Amino acid sequence: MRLGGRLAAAIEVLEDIGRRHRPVADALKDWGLSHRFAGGGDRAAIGNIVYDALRHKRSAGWLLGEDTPRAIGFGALLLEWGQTAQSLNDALDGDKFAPPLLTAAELQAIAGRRLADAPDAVRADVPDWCAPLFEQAFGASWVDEGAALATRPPLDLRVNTLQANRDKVLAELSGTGAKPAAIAPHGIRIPPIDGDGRHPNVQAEPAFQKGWFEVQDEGSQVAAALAGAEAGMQVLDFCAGAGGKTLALSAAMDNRGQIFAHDAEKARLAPIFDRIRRSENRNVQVVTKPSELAPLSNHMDIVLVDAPCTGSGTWRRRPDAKWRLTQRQLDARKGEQSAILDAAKAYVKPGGLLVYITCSVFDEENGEQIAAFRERNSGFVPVDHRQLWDSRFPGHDAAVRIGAAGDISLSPALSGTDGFYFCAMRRAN
Ligand SMILES: C[S@@+](CC[C@H](N)C(=O)[O-])C[C@H]1O[C@@H](n2cnc3c(N)ncnc32)[C@H](O)[C@@H]1O
Repeated sequence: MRLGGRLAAAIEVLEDIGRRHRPVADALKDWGLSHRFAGGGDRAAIGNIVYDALRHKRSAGWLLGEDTPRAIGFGALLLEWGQTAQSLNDALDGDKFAPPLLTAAELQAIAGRRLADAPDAVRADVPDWCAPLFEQAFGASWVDEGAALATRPPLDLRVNTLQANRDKVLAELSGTGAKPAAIAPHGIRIPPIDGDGRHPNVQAEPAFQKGWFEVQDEGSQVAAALAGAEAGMQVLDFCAGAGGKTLALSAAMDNRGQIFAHDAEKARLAPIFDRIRRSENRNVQVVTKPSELAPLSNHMDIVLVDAPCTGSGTWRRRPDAKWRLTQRQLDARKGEQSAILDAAKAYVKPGGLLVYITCSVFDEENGEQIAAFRERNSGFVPVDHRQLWDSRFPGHDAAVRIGAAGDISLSPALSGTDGFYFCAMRRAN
């Protein structure tokens, strides 16, 4: 397929997503099933246009003066693919599978608009109702942070130190563009792809099958490392999900001590069993029944709450979620977060740590949530996060925001990671 056919297909998928409110991955998969002639390269390129259009929905639409699937499809190619209106029309001209060429009105809109003149929320590529939340979180740099959340993400890996080291994995992945990550000591980064490229399928690598590494955003690796799990500790991962943090904690503990991996949803935990086997984590016990948590009360050195959240810090990877999110959902997540914190605190031993993590950038889910918890629980006091950061990641001050009240935030523009929030509170005796 040439660019025109790929763009037409991407517009079709974007229409499907809009019409049927479908997750982007499902819409792309369906398109692939009903167009079996399309090769892997075509599918990757179509997926890239769709994801770029969703990441840049507002800015791409603004360039063409409307936010139709056609406008954001063309706009994505202008913003992310280095195309100009002229080069696009030249590439599409005479291609019978291409969408109609840019019209005179569209060409005029593109020629007359500069993104720098667009309203702030358009440049930040966020819904209007989220703009105040971004401003609250980032102050003067909120537009830059929003825009950074609209860029293509890198592919980050965490080396499993139980089985390998970074040099060994980098050698296995030579030729993929893999490099040591900037902050996480066991992290590897494959930079964002350009144009119609695609990231290597690292999960097909023998090194992955042997458990030498996991796919994990660098921000998630940093948050897990900040929790400070050490060999011999008793740790409860209260919202373990598929186990991303559990596995990182287990490696940090060198398989010694015990991690209890719990989640309210059994189905979410399901992938953890395979991952534990592959990574040779031997100190993880999966706890599905809440009643099995009772003996852990007051006994845990660390209780990790990787809370359900809006996921606003991960919009680079899940851009459709950005446009689906509602105030009502944000309020629902906030209610869950405070209930989970109140339930999880019971397992922390005196002197132990309650660690709260989200992959959201919204203060309402982060600092405000912790402030409200502390109002209800004066016996939990944030540790010195400046000291914690310096001890774990010396020399990386510029990559983090450390709040006055005691917490740590990572974000794409500042840290080059997904957005993450971290707060560790020590339980008084
Ligand atoms: C951010 S995800 C966890 C991601 C996981 N820790 C990782 O690193 O891959 C949040 C998880 O919280 C779980 N959850 C939601 N409500 C819960 C509750 N009341 N108790 C325990 N887990 C809950 C969800 O099922 C979801 O898997």
